[in-house]
Amino acid sequence: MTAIGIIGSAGRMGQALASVVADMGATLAGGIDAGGDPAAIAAAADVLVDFSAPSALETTLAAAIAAHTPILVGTTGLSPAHHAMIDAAAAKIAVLQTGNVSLGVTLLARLVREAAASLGNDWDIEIVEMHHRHKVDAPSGTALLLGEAAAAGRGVPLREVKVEDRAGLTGARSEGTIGFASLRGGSVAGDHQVIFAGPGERIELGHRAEDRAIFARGAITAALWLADKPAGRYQMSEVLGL
Ligand SMILES: NC(=O)C1=CN([C@@H]2O[C@H](COP(=O)(O)OP(=O)(O)OC[C@H]3O[C@@H](n4cnc5c(N)ncnc54)[C@H](OP(=O)(O)O)[C@@H]3O)[C@@H](O)[C@H]2O)C=CC1
Ligand SMILES: O=C(O)C1=N[C@H](C(=O)O)C[C@H](O)C1
Repeated sequence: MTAIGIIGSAGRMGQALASVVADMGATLAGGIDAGGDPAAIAAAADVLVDFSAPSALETTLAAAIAAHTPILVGTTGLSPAHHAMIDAAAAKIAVLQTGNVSLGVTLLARLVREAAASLGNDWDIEIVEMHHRHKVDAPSGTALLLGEAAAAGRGVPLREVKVEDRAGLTGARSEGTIGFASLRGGSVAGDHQVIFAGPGERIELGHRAEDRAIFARGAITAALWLADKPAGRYQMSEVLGL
């Protein structure tokens, strides 16, 4: 059986992961939190699953490379420098990084890309997300993933068109931009809505996570898929055949 090592094991996602591992035909190699030994868990596991904090990424990837252990990176709030680290790691081991491991969001991203490719720049794209009061990063990893899908549909890099901060006298909306709005409160597991606002009509595509268990099951499905893969950077759409 595939042994899963959890980075961030005492956190909300770490606990959700631990509760589904056995039901999904895997075993738990163990887990670490801040101050833990990533080298030991990387050596003990067949595959690592990281739902922790961006500050953990560099040492976690170094340990995964040293042990030649594939890794799923689910942590969000990553910077361009973190993505460069992931690209470098993927030259040596199998890595799957995603802002959302659910089936629903993986399919939603495809639909968003298709919609953006079909609609002209006179359809304004806005992405709204809501999460629980404990979330520390914004926009969410999922919102950025959906923004990347929309930008890809339009054939432009997201970094050139994204607008994350509107306040005060912003001026009118610039055509072709993709806006983000983040709400925080209560215990919301994760709601995302992509709005295509056109002249006289709107299309809204969305997803609501009702329970963190969907992320836990998606993560273990991805980890089991990743465990025997050669070096490379993989995507959830490949895991799910979407
Ligand atoms: N991709 C996806 O589908 C999903 C992604 N996420 C993302 O997963 C991450 C974790 O979310 P959540 O579980 O709610 O957060 P929590 O804050 O509940 O848990 C984070 C855990 O990571 C641990 N941690 C912090 N630093 C390190 C470190 N250097 N090494 C190892 N462990 C460390 C913390 O330990 P300590 O308390 O000791 O600091 C804590 O136990 C977030 O980035 C979130 O956005 C969440 C759900 C789905
Ligand atoms: O922090 C969370 O809880 C979640 N984080 C991910 C994100 O940033 O999109 C995925 C999910 O929405 C829950």
